[in-house]
Amino acid sequence: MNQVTAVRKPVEQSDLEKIKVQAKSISFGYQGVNILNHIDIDVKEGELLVLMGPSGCGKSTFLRLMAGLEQPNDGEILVNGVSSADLIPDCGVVFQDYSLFPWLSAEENIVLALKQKLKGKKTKKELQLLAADYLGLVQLGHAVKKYPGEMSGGMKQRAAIARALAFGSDLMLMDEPFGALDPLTRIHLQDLILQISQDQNRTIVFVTHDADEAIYLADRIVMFSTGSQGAVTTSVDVPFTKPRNRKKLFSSSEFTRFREHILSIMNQGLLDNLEDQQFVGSNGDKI
Ligand SMILES: Nc1ncnc2c1ncn2[C@@H]1O[C@H](COP(=O)(O)OP(=O)(O)OP(=O)(O)O)[C@@H](O)[C@H]1O
Repeated sequence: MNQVTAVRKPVEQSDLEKIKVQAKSISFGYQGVNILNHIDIDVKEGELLVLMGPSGCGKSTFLRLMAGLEQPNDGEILVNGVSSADLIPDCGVVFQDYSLFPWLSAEENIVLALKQKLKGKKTKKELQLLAADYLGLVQLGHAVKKYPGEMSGGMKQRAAIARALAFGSDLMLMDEPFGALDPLTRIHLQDLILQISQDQNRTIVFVTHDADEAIYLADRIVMFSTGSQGAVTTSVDVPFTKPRNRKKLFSSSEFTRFREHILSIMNQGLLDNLEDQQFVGSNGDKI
């Protein structure tokens, strides 16, 4: 067992009952325009929660609020029972565009994150060993000295995941992390996320537009839809036990039915929204 897996305990059933993040009646808007309207979402410890919804409905905004980068206009977000207004939550973040420092090697990118987190408690050599350990965990042990410009999209995203693992405590926020990757790389990285979620006590909130990806990864899916006063949400438990076998799952009739169920909820939200828009005149008044 390497150092990284050794410091993490496996997810136990009792862990799933603890609440990691509690978003209580969150409302938020930019320049007076409501984006989120009294959103309540709890994320359990060790849960893999997927957020879905049409473009622009506020999924990324919600992640920014969870990360403490924005504060809600109303309501509060508690991470480990502490308000994000009082303490910036300790979390790792992965975006679609990798966001690695291009002038640093994979190892140096991770060392930088570890330095910020451990604040001088380790020597340079110890940090490098730990960084190599995290890179090994995402199957990048052979590429520790490579710079982002020398890596494929999939490799860069693996390095970004390693950095989030190194930097965050046990909460990972992932905003469409595989959106720019080819289908095969995407499949490998989905399996990596499931492995990380299963082997370590990480709570993951993952945004995607892809229903198959959502169902394959999630314990629960929260769908955002745009209402007249801002986004509202619907939460659906994914009824398939883990670990999941991709081939068996995707070829089962239960999967097809569940996928249709998810898409019908999404489409209903879109139709409701279109209907609302039909009754708004060109001057913005309801007609
Ligand atoms: N910094 C900002 N200033 C003003 N408006 C913003 C800002 N960031 C986002 N918005 C607006 O807030 C709304 C929600 O954006 P957000 O990025 O959260 O949506 P999303 O659901 O994540 O979309 P996508 O799926 O396309 O990433 C959009 O209308 C967007 O234009």
